[in-house]
Amino acid sequence: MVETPGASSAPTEARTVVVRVSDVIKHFVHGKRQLRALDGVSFELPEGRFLVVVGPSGCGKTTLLRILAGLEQQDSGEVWMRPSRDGHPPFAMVFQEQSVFPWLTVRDNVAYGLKLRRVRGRQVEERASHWIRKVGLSGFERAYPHQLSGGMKQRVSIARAFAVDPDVLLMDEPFSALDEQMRTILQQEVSSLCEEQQKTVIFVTHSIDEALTLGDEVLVMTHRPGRVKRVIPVPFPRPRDVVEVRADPRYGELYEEIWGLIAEEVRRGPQEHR
Ligand SMILES: Nc1ncnc2c1ncn2[C@@H]1O[C@H](COP(=O)(O)OP(=O)(O)OP(=O)(O)O)[C@@H](O)[C@H]1O
Repeated sequence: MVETPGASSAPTEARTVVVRVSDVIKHFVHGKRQLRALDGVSFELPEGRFLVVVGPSGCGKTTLLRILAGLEQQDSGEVWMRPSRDGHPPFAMVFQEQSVFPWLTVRDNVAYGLKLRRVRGRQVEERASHWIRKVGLSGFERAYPHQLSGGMKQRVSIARAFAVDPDVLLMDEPFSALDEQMRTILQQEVSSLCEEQQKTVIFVTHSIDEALTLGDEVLVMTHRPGRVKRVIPVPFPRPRDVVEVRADPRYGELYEEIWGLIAEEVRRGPQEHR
């Protein structure tokens, strides 16, 4: 279970915690005003767990992910991630779109993170080729991003993230720019890869469908300033078929529950002081 003050009371499994977020507060300055974006966000994530974060637009989902990635600094509170064994950052990030380098080929994009981590020549080749194959891009090694479809570009980003073998994957709406067919295909692929590779994932999305399809837990945030409103366990077993789970009667019930929580926040609107 993700441990939060708003979480359900299901028993905690004895798994190693790999991410801990404690009472994180973050403000942004807008002109003369200070806007509180995050207001005391806390949770713990055990190894191998897939957490999906949803909430009203502007509630701080991306800010939370950027703080986890060290791209943004919180004003107070703590973020801890279990250090990796090799001393490199323990996470990799996949963004919404355009996160591949247009001047690099597919192969060089996938190899990029490996080179940053000083992986040696032959191993770079092997690992890049392995992940290019895994995401179905064999034959496109020498193609440039402008020669690829949106779905193929996201496959490159996914391969680049998996290639460095991070313990934690941070994913910020990675499929939101794709059409529904491609989104479903990539959801299935990412779900299977994360199951196979035992990754711990924090995944931000606007889509309740996507949250229920992929997550072990769905963390619903309040409207701004973002707090943890509720954490909802997703009961569907793994390995998971992302189309089959939608036919489960519990799917509709969970959808309604999450939608109700988000709608309540949208109706309430942003609240600076609560
Ligand atoms: N660099 C920044 N400078 C100023 N304000 C910012 C900055 N980044 C985010 N904000 C503000 O912080 C709040 C949270 O933004 P954030 O992008 O994290 O929300 P979000 O939940 O990811 O939104 P969406 O669902 O629309 O993508 C918003 O009100 C936004 O305007």
